[in-house]
This record gives sequence, structure tokens and C-alpha cells, in this order.
Amino acid sequence: TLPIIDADPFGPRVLADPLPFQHELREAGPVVVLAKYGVYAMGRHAEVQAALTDWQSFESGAGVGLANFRTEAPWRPPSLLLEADPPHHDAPRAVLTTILGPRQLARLREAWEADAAELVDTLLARASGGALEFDAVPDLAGAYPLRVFPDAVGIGPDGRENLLPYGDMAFNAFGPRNALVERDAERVGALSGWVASQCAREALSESGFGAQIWEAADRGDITHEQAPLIVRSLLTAGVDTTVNGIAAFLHAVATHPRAWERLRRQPALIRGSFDEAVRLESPVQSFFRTATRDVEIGGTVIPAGSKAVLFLGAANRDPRRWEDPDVFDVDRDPSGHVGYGFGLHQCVGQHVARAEATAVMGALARRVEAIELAATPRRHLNNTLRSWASLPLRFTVA
Ligand code: HEM
Ligand SMILES: CC(C)Cc1ccc(C(=O)O)cc1
Repeated sequence: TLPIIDADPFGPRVLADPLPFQHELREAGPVVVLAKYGVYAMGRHAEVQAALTDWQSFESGAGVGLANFRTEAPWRPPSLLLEADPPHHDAPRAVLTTILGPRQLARLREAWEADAAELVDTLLARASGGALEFDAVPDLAGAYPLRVFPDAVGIGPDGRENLLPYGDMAFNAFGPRNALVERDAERVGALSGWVASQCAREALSESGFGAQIWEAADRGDITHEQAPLIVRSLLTAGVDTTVNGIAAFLHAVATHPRAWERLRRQPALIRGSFDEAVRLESPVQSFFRTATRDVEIGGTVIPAGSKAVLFLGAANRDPRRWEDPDVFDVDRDPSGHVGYGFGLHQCVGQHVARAEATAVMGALARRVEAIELAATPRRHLNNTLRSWASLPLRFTVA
């Protein structure tokens, strides 16, 4: 019979510290039922990777949250990438693959590295006696993406303080309608209205990612009706994720001092160890799929129409797949981790995320000899994101 788990993975206790739940989930079996929500759940790497690879049996078109778009109205018009399946998914994905590809980003690299150097220099100017204590969430992990990404998309200067709250709301919306979602309720209209206004062609600079999306419509690669929604995808997925990815990287090096020494000596390891931080922390902890047929996985038949939640965080720490899974190891080969998803919908912005993180950590590696926790970090709870509200760090200036 199917194992049943009573824990609430979207409740404050598990969101604050998901590791015990992840262990319980993996040990209960390859596929379990979450009693509280009546949905299937997978936490082992093998089944999570298999479900993500089999997009025909596990679709995104009914939404990648708990809500089933086939039976309830989505909170916003569905994403043309995230909440779409082939063939509708194909053209929007091809457009973003080109615009966000590594070659395109190469032209931004110099500016992003200069921005990172300037941000770090300004931060270190506050040091006294060769040391600096500060909160890395607002002053570094939160500051850098907001310094480079909105300009790269090409949105205007006003209202950018709406981006993080909008993303936080969107990531909460994948979960159940709990206190976190209720708290966002009164801001949905204002935040959604502001984001929608940023996606209009006339609101975008003529050379950013946004303009390139509209130019793809001019070429007929997508329609002009689709263009603003694809810009919205960047504004929804492109900020809170990298903020928490960089915070995860900083927390990892602050809790593994020898790793920081290695990265300072061998900066070429920085890019790969960001993926190790994404594996270890999994800034995106979970999302859902919907079975399109009675599909067998992990020795269980999941009936057509069922929602199944995939716990990326649990899969990324599965001892069946990873040796010493809970250790941040800069020499590990993290390929195969599911922190960016896997298969058809695998993160199309992952190169942007890597470029941002590599720029920041590269700037730090040249200027900061030691990174430690200055006080206990505080979690920011979100139904989907693993996030810090505060990350007090102590930098020893090189
Ligand atoms: C550390 C940072 C990031 C993490 C951990 C992350 C994680 C993910 C994951 C897990 C998925 C798969 C969702 C699914 O399979 O349903 C995904 C998809 C996506 N991501 Fe990212 N992401 C990050 C940064 C970004 C950035 C910077 C952008 C935009 C520039 C972005 C844009 C997207 C889009 C548009 C999709 C949908 C792709 C599709 O459905 O074909 N992400 N991301
Ligand atoms: C991990 C994913 C759920 C992040 C994400 C959010 C939103 C979109 C969109 O297309 O709006 C795409 C990706």
C-alpha cells in the first residue's frame, strides 16, 4: 500500500527547516501521498528526475502549483513557458533560449563584473580595522541582482521595489492557499498591474532582453500578443531566484571556511561551486506536475488527473544519488542536480543566474580573505523558495 505522510510541507515548521521532512519523505518510499492535500509526492532523486524527464505523462499545462488550472482559475494568465506544454511551449522557449544563451550574455559580462566590483568596493569601504559586519541579504545578495537584472531586461527606473514582492507572491502562489498566500492577497492587484505595465513595448529600453523579445515578435518567431507575457516570465522568475541563489552561495562559504580558501586560490572553481550551492540549498524547493494518464513510477500507479509535487530540495540531498549530500564540496561534480529542474522545462535563465553569481563571488574572492556568520541567520518563509530574511556576515578584508 501507498505510504501516507501527515506532515505539512507548506506549514511554517517545515518551511523553516525542511531537512527532517525531506528525510522522512525519502525514507517513506519512492512515491507517497500527502494526506493534508491529497496529492502524490516524490523526494528521491531517481523519481524526481524521471518525472521531470517524462513531460508527456507529467504535464505543466494544468499549472505547476497545487491548483489545477483545469478546474480552477489561475491567479494570473498562465505563463507561456512554465505552464505550457509542447507544442505551445516550443516557440516561447526557443526565443528565450536564444536571448538568455551564454553567447548573448558574454556581451554583458564585463559590465556585470564592473558592477560587482563597484558594489563590493562600496561595501568594504564601511570596514573598520580590516573587518566588516553587515546583513548580506539587503546589502549584497539582494542588492546585486537588482543592480544588474532590471537594466538587462530594460525596464524603467520607477517601481523596481515591486519586483521582489511580486516574485515572493508568485512563488507563494504555487503552494496551497495558506497564511503566506492570504498575506499577499491585498497586494495582488497593484503588484500585477505594475508588472504588466513593465512588459509593454513602449516601457522597455531598445536594447534589453525585453526589446529582443518584442523583436522576435516582429520576426514572427512568436506573436505580438505573446511578447508581454514572455517579458513577464523574466520579471517573475529572474529576481527572487538569483537573490536566494547568491544568498545560498554566501551561506555555504560562510559555513565552510576551507571552501572559501580554495575558491580564492582557484577562482575558476567559482562557477561550478555555484551549482553545488544550488544543489545543496535548492533555492526553488518544490513544484508540481499533473498526470496526463495513469502513469506508473516508483512501483506506484498515479491516476490520470492527479497532482504530484516534486521536492527538488529532497532529491538534491538524496544519499542514494549523492555522497555526503549535506556537505558543500567545491570538488564535487554537481551535474545531474535538479535545482534548475530537468528536461524540457529546465531553467532557461540558468546562465543568467550563473553569470550574476560568478561576478559577485569573483569580486569577493579578490577582496575578502575570510567570510563567517556574524550572527544566526533568519529564514524568510515562502511556499516554494528557500530564502533568508537576514544573513549577518563578517568579512575579513584581504
Ligand atoms: C538560482 C537561480 C534560479 C533557480 C534556482 C531557478 C530554478 C528554476 C527551475 C527549478 C525551473 C523549472 C521549473 C519547472 O520545471 O516547472 C526554472 C524554469 C524557468 N526559469 Fe529559472 N531559476 C533561476 C534563475 C532564473 C533566471 C535568472 C531567469 C530569467 C532570466 C529564470 C527564468 C526561468 C523560466 C522562464 C523558466 C521556465 C522554463 C520553461 O518552462 O521552459 N530562472 N527555473
Ligand atoms: C522554478 C520556477 C517555478 C520559476 C519560474 C517562475 C515563473 C515563471 C514564468 O514563466 O512566469 C517561470 C519560472
